Amino acid sequence: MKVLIFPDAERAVARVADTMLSLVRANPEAVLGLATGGTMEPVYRALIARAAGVSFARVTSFNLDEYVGLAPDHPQSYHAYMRHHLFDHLDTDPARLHLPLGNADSPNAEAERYDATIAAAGGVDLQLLGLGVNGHIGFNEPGSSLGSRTRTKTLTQKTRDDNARFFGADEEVPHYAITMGIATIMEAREVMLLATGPHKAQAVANTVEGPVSTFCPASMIQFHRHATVVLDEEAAAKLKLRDYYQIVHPDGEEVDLG
Ligand SMILES: N[C@@H]1[C@@H](O)[C@H](O)[C@@H](COP(=O)(O)O)O[C@@H]1O
Repeated sequence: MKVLIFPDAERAVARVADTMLSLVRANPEAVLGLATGGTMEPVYRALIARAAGVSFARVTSFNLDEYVGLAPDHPQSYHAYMRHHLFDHLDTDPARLHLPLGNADSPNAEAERYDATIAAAGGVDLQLLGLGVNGHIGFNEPGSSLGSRTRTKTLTQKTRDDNARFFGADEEVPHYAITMGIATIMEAREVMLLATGPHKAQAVANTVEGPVSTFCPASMIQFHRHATVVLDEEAAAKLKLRDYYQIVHPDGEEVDLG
Protein backbone atom coordinates (compact mmCIF):
# COMPACT_ATOMS: atom_id res chain seq x y z
CA MET A 1 0.00 0.00 0.00
CA LYS A 2 1.33 3.41 -0.95
CA VAL A 3 0.60 6.29 1.44
CA LEU A 4 1.01 9.83 0.09
CA ILE A 5 0.79 12.76 2.48
CA PHE A 6 0.26 16.18 0.91
CA PRO A 7 0.63 19.50 2.72
CA ASP A 8 -2.98 20.46 2.07
CA ALA A 9 -6.26 19.09 0.81
CA GLU A 10 -6.01 20.96 -2.48
CA ARG A 11 -2.89 19.08 -3.51
CA ALA A 12 -4.23 15.76 -2.31
CA VAL A 13 -7.39 16.34 -4.34
CA ALA A 14 -5.38 17.34 -7.43
CA ARG A 15 -3.38 14.11 -7.17
CA VAL A 16 -6.55 12.02 -7.27
CA ALA A 17 -8.01 14.00 -10.19
CA ASP A 18 -4.73 13.66 -12.10
CA THR A 19 -4.66 9.90 -11.59
CA MET A 20 -8.16 9.58 -13.00
CA LEU A 21 -7.33 11.78 -15.98
CA SER A 22 -4.12 9.89 -16.75
CA LEU A 23 -6.03 6.65 -16.76
CA VAL A 24 -8.65 7.96 -19.17
CA ARG A 25 -6.00 9.50 -21.41
CA ALA A 26 -4.19 6.15 -21.56
CA ASN A 27 -7.39 4.14 -21.96
CA PRO A 28 -10.43 6.04 -23.29
CA GLU A 29 -12.56 2.96 -22.46
CA ALA A 30 -11.47 2.82 -18.83
CA VAL A 31 -13.90 1.59 -16.20
CA LEU A 32 -13.93 3.99 -13.25
CA GLY A 33 -15.32 3.22 -9.82
CA LEU A 34 -16.73 6.44 -8.41
CA ALA A 35 -17.58 7.65 -4.92
CA THR A 36 -19.74 10.36 -3.40
CA GLY A 37 -19.55 12.46 -0.24
CA GLY A 38 -18.16 15.90 0.54
CA THR A 39 -14.55 14.76 0.04
CA MET A 40 -15.18 13.95 -3.62
CA GLU A 41 -16.77 17.28 -4.57
CA PRO A 42 -13.42 19.11 -4.99
CA VAL A 43 -12.01 16.04 -6.79
CA TYR A 44 -14.73 16.27 -9.42
CA ARG A 45 -14.28 20.05 -9.67
CA ALA A 46 -10.54 19.55 -10.26
CA LEU A 47 -11.22 16.79 -12.77
CA ILE A 48 -13.61 18.97 -14.78
CA ALA A 49 -11.18 21.91 -14.66
CA ARG A 50 -8.36 19.74 -16.07
CA ALA A 51 -10.37 17.63 -18.51
CA ALA A 52 -9.98 19.83 -21.60
CA GLY A 53 -9.08 17.60 -24.52
CA VAL A 54 -9.93 14.37 -22.70
CA SER A 55 -13.06 12.56 -23.84
CA PHE A 56 -15.21 10.62 -21.39
CA ALA A 57 -17.59 9.46 -24.10
CA ARG A 58 -16.42 5.84 -23.93
CA VAL A 59 -15.65 5.72 -20.20
CA THR A 60 -17.79 3.37 -18.14
CA SER A 61 -18.41 4.12 -14.48
CA PHE A 62 -19.82 2.31 -11.48
CA ASN A 63 -20.65 4.16 -8.31
CA LEU A 64 -20.18 2.53 -4.96
CA ASP A 65 -23.64 2.99 -3.56
CA GLU A 66 -27.12 4.52 -3.53
CA TYR A 67 -29.74 5.10 -0.84
CA VAL A 68 -32.61 2.62 -0.82
CA GLY A 69 -35.92 4.34 -1.55
CA LEU A 70 -34.54 7.32 -3.49
CA ALA A 71 -35.38 7.47 -7.19
CA PRO A 72 -32.66 8.69 -9.58
CA ASP A 73 -34.34 12.11 -9.83
CA HIS A 74 -34.52 12.61 -6.04
CA PRO A 75 -32.29 15.62 -5.28
CA GLN A 76 -30.45 13.81 -2.47
CA SER A 77 -29.89 10.61 -4.45
CA TYR A 78 -26.36 9.76 -5.45
CA HIS A 79 -27.61 9.70 -9.05
CA ALA A 80 -28.40 13.41 -8.69
CA TYR A 81 -25.10 14.06 -6.88
CA MET A 82 -23.13 12.51 -9.73
CA ARG A 83 -25.02 14.40 -12.44
CA HIS A 84 -24.61 17.67 -10.57
CA HIS A 85 -20.94 17.30 -9.58
CA LEU A 86 -19.54 15.40 -12.56
CA PHE A 87 -21.56 13.76 -15.30
CA ASP A 88 -23.30 16.90 -16.60
CA HIS A 89 -19.96 18.67 -17.03
CA LEU A 90 -18.22 16.10 -19.23
CA ASP A 91 -19.03 14.46 -22.56
CA THR A 92 -20.20 11.31 -20.76
CA ASP A 93 -22.50 8.70 -22.31
CA PRO A 94 -25.38 8.21 -19.82
CA ALA A 95 -25.77 4.57 -20.93
CA ARG A 96 -22.30 3.83 -19.56
CA LEU A 97 -22.79 5.48 -16.15
CA HIS A 98 -24.01 3.04 -13.53
CA LEU A 99 -25.35 3.45 -10.02
CA PRO A 100 -27.53 1.03 -8.08
CA LEU A 101 -31.21 1.84 -8.54
CA GLY A 102 -32.36 2.97 -5.09
CA ASN A 103 -36.06 2.64 -5.82
CA ALA A 104 -35.91 -0.83 -7.38
CA ASP A 105 -38.81 -3.13 -6.40
CA SER A 106 -36.38 -5.56 -4.85
CA PRO A 107 -33.23 -3.85 -3.53
CA ASN A 108 -31.55 -7.24 -2.99
CA ALA A 109 -32.21 -8.34 -6.57
CA GLU A 110 -30.96 -4.95 -7.76
CA ALA A 111 -27.75 -5.43 -5.75
CA GLU A 112 -27.15 -8.80 -7.41
CA ARG A 113 -27.86 -7.37 -10.84
CA TYR A 114 -25.43 -4.51 -10.15
CA ASP A 115 -22.64 -6.85 -9.11
CA ALA A 116 -23.16 -8.89 -12.27
CA THR A 117 -23.10 -5.74 -14.41
CA ILE A 118 -19.70 -4.78 -13.01
CA ALA A 119 -18.38 -8.24 -13.86
CA ALA A 120 -19.89 -8.10 -17.35
CA ALA A 121 -18.08 -4.80 -17.98
CA GLY A 122 -14.81 -6.54 -17.21
CA GLY A 123 -14.39 -5.15 -13.69
CA VAL A 124 -13.26 -1.76 -12.43
CA ASP A 125 -9.85 -0.36 -13.42
CA LEU A 126 -9.61 2.32 -10.72
CA GLN A 127 -11.91 2.48 -7.71
CA LEU A 128 -12.06 5.79 -5.91
CA LEU A 129 -12.87 5.57 -2.20
CA GLY A 130 -13.78 8.09 0.46
CA LEU A 131 -13.67 7.16 4.11
CA GLY A 132 -16.43 7.31 6.69
CA VAL A 133 -15.50 8.70 10.11
CA ASN A 134 -16.33 5.21 11.42
CA GLY A 135 -14.06 3.53 8.86
CA HIS A 136 -16.71 2.64 6.30
CA ILE A 137 -16.06 2.46 2.56
CA GLY A 138 -19.03 2.73 0.25
CA PHE A 139 -21.71 2.01 2.84
CA ASN A 140 -19.91 -1.00 4.28
CA GLU A 141 -20.37 -0.13 7.92
CA PRO A 142 -18.32 -1.64 10.77
CA GLY A 143 -19.44 -5.23 11.15
CA SER A 144 -19.64 -5.76 7.38
CA SER A 145 -18.37 -9.08 6.14
CA LEU A 146 -14.96 -8.62 4.57
CA GLY A 147 -16.04 -11.07 1.86
CA SER A 148 -19.28 -9.24 1.06
CA ARG A 149 -20.69 -8.63 -2.43
CA THR A 150 -23.01 -5.80 -3.48
CA ARG A 151 -26.03 -5.94 -1.19
CA THR A 152 -28.33 -3.84 0.99
CA LYS A 153 -26.93 -2.54 4.27
CA THR A 154 -28.53 -0.85 7.26
CA LEU A 155 -26.93 2.53 7.88
CA THR A 156 -25.68 3.25 11.38
CA GLN A 157 -27.05 6.24 13.27
CA LYS A 158 -23.55 7.78 13.09
CA THR A 159 -23.50 7.58 9.29
CA ARG A 160 -27.05 8.91 9.05
CA ASP A 161 -26.07 11.82 11.32
CA ASP A 162 -22.90 12.49 9.28
CA ASN A 163 -24.90 12.59 6.05
CA ALA A 164 -27.86 14.56 7.46
CA ARG A 165 -26.17 17.78 6.28
CA PHE A 166 -26.98 16.84 2.68
CA PHE A 167 -30.71 16.50 3.46
CA GLY A 168 -33.28 19.20 4.22
CA ALA A 169 -34.40 19.78 7.80
CA ASP A 170 -37.74 18.10 7.20
CA GLU A 171 -36.27 15.16 5.27
CA GLU A 172 -35.30 11.85 6.78
CA VAL A 173 -31.96 10.31 5.89
CA PRO A 174 -32.70 6.84 4.50
CA HIS A 175 -32.07 3.87 6.79
CA TYR A 176 -30.75 1.52 4.09
CA ALA A 177 -28.41 1.64 1.13
CA ILE A 178 -27.32 -0.63 -1.70
CA THR A 179 -23.54 -0.74 -1.63
CA MET A 180 -20.77 -2.58 -3.44
CA GLY A 181 -19.46 -5.16 -1.00
CA ILE A 182 -15.94 -5.20 0.34
CA ALA A 183 -14.98 -8.15 -1.85
CA THR A 184 -16.51 -6.35 -4.84
CA ILE A 185 -14.39 -3.27 -4.10
CA MET A 186 -11.27 -5.40 -3.62
CA GLU A 187 -11.67 -6.82 -7.14
CA ALA A 188 -10.91 -3.43 -8.69
CA ARG A 189 -7.51 -3.51 -10.35
CA GLU A 190 -6.47 -0.40 -8.44
CA VAL A 191 -8.01 1.39 -5.45
CA MET A 192 -7.33 4.96 -4.38
CA LEU A 193 -8.64 6.18 -1.03
CA LEU A 194 -8.78 9.90 -0.34
CA ALA A 195 -9.25 11.35 3.14
CA THR A 196 -8.86 14.98 4.12
CA GLY A 197 -9.40 16.93 7.32
CA PRO A 198 -8.79 16.32 11.02
CA HIS A 199 -12.10 14.48 11.57
CA LYS A 200 -10.78 11.61 9.41
CA ALA A 201 -7.46 11.19 11.28
CA GLN A 202 -8.53 8.31 13.55
CA ALA A 203 -10.26 6.40 10.75
CA VAL A 204 -7.13 6.87 8.59
CA ALA A 205 -4.89 5.50 11.36
CA ASN A 206 -7.20 2.50 11.77
CA THR A 207 -7.30 1.96 8.00
CA VAL A 208 -3.57 2.19 7.36
CA GLU A 209 -1.97 0.96 10.58
CA GLY A 210 -4.70 -0.86 12.48
CA PRO A 211 -5.42 -4.57 12.33
CA VAL A 212 -7.40 -5.69 9.28
CA SER A 213 -10.79 -6.00 10.87
CA THR A 214 -14.47 -5.49 10.30
CA PHE A 215 -14.29 -2.86 13.07
CA CYS A 216 -12.74 -0.70 10.34
CA PRO A 217 -13.91 -2.05 6.96
CA ALA A 218 -11.49 0.22 5.07
CA SER A 219 -8.55 -1.63 6.69
CA MET A 220 -9.21 -4.40 4.16
CA ILE A 221 -7.39 -2.34 1.52
CA GLN A 222 -4.15 -3.36 3.27
CA PHE A 223 -4.65 -6.62 1.38
CA HIS A 224 -5.05 -4.95 -2.00
CA ARG A 225 -2.04 -5.31 -4.26
CA HIS A 226 -2.42 -1.88 -5.85
CA ALA A 227 -3.80 0.50 -3.24
CA THR A 228 -2.89 4.15 -2.73
CA VAL A 229 -4.01 6.25 0.24
CA VAL A 230 -3.94 9.97 -0.49
CA LEU A 231 -4.05 12.25 2.54
CA ASP A 232 -3.59 15.83 3.62
CA GLU A 233 -1.53 16.52 6.74
CA GLU A 234 -4.63 16.84 8.92
CA ALA A 235 -5.99 13.43 7.99
CA ALA A 236 -2.50 11.94 8.43
CA ALA A 237 -2.05 13.42 11.91
CA LYS A 238 -2.53 10.16 13.83
CA LEU A 239 -0.27 7.95 11.73
CA LYS A 240 2.61 6.51 13.74
CA LEU A 241 4.78 5.15 10.91
CA ARG A 242 5.10 8.55 9.22
CA ASP A 243 8.75 8.04 8.34
CA TYR A 244 7.80 5.13 6.09
CA TYR A 245 5.38 7.12 3.96
CA GLN A 246 5.93 9.52 1.13
CA ILE A 247 5.59 13.04 2.46
CA VAL A 248 5.20 15.64 -0.27
CA HIS A 249 6.67 18.84 1.15
CA PRO A 250 5.00 22.22 0.52
CA ASP A 251 7.32 23.19 -2.32
CA GLY A 252 8.30 19.67 -3.26
CA GLU A 253 7.23 17.23 -5.92
CA GLU A 254 6.04 13.69 -5.42
CA VAL A 255 8.78 11.20 -6.29
CA ASP A 256 7.62 9.15 -9.23
CA LEU A 257 8.81 5.59 -8.72
CA GLY A 258 7.09 4.42 -11.87
N1 LIG B 1 -21.38 6.49 1.09
C1 LIG B 1 -20.52 7.60 1.27
C2 LIG B 1 -19.09 7.12 1.33
O1 LIG B 1 -18.74 6.54 0.08
C3 LIG B 1 -18.18 8.28 1.66
O2 LIG B 1 -16.85 7.88 1.62
C4 LIG B 1 -18.51 8.79 3.02
C5 LIG B 1 -17.60 9.94 3.49
O3 LIG B 1 -18.19 11.15 3.21
P1 LIG B 1 -17.52 12.57 3.29
O4 LIG B 1 -16.56 12.62 2.18
O5 LIG B 1 -18.66 13.51 3.11
O6 LIG B 1 -16.87 12.66 4.62
O7 LIG B 1 -19.83 9.28 2.96
C6 LIG B 1 -20.85 8.43 2.50
O8 LIG B 1 -21.27 7.69 3.57
